[in-house]
Amino acid sequence: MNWPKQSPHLSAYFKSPVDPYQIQCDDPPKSNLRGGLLRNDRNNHHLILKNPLKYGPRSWMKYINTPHYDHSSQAKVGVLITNLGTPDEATKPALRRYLKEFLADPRVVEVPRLIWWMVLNLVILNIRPARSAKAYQTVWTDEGSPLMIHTQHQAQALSDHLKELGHNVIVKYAMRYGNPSITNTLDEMAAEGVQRLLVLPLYPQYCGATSASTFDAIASDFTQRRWIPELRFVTHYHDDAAYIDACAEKIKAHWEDHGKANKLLFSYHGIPKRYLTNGDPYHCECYKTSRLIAEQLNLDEDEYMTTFQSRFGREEWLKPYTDETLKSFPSAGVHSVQVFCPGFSADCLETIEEIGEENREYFMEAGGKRYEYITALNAEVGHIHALSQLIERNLSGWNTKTTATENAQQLTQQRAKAMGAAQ
Ligand SMILES: C=CC1=C(C)c2cc3[nH]c(cc4nc(cc5[nH]c(cc1n2)c(C)c5CCC(=O)O)C(CCC(=O)O)=C4C)c(C)c3C=C
Ligand SMILES: [Fe+2]
Ligand SMILES: [Fe+2]
Repeated sequence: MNWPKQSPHLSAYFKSPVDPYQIQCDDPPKSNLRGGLLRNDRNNHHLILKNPLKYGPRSWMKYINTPHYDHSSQAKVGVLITNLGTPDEATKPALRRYLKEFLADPRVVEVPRLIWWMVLNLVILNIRPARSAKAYQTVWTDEGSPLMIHTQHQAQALSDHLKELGHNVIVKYAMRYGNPSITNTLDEMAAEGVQRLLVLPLYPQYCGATSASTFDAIASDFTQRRWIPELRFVTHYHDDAAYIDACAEKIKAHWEDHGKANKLLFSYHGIPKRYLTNGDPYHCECYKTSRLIAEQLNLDEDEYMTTFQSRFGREEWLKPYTDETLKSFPSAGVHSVQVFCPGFSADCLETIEEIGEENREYFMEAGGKRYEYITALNAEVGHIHALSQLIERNLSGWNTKTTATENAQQLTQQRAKAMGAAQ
């Protein structure tokens, strides 16, 4: 029987007498490839699935198919930075949507599901959205939520800097809760041909509630995809030299403009103490970050302190608490304080309002004289350079510096060499 010459996939599929492996799957485009029973792109060795229902946001198909399958193209590398997420607007309904998604995550609130479902839906979501909306209104800008704006700027600055360094990568950002969602952003990256993905959650200190939760979201997204990209995931960078350096330089620059205070307070987002006793390394990583920054700044142990902010609910969270510490400072003779939040890679509600406003009031009302909040690293050059180094290290071996043409040339040379050796 004379079967038409087909792509290796199709010939294997239809049990063609043509040796399915006579054309190597990795081969560059060959002119003898012709359409089979399914459409097989004649030049580019594409397998194009024509049914648009099979690709797109969660259709009736179990797996999202790959829209564009091209052996000869270079595997594109994507860098996805993520942060926690923020409401779409500073309004009660938007806060309700955001908090519902965020607080339903079992990584965030580790309480038996049925009990928590009732507390969340019957109590918290009836009270908190209005209160939080008011707080968000105090930090909201014309362009939107500060966390969103800083994250957008970080992604753009990283994309520009990595390009300057000669890397051919697609940089995007996503939020763990709310928008732009991880799934939509991964859809965009897949559509742009990303086959190698580096995920960098912008949480320097590992915590199950943040870093692992982001991994869960990526893993859960992958359960829906036919062709998952090669994955690298940064779980933490709390002691990364460039990150420590960026924090220390930021504080030094503040000292140059304003001078030093009695005390430098490193305030981190808190978590329930139970998570620490159950083995979460977050607490230790926060302390290590503080120590390394302090060493870089030549600070003695009594010149700085580590505290935890943003408590939620009634159980004990990591101590010492930032607010209680600041209230106690003046009576202990500490009248001037500078607060820096190394765990927040971008300014957000928890830094601008809670540290910049609320805790300032506590300190001043308790008799404090001078209170300064040192802003987060945001999209500042030092931060972008530090993150770029971290990204570069994690991209190693992924060949981001060669173009598609250079890659095709390299491939041809390797084949010619291999054929020469075989003869
Ligand atoms: C309910 C428990 C919470 C845990 C555990 C928690 C851990 C945690 N969070 C961050 C970073 C951020 N949290 C932010 C806001 C925020 N956090 C919680 C609760 C928990 N966080 C709530 C309810 C909120 C919403 C604000 C409010 O209603 O009070 C933010 C700011 C987001 C923004 O839009 O600006 C960040 C960032 C970390 C790093 C962390 C554990 C280490
Ligand atoms: Fe939080
Ligand atoms: Fe510890």
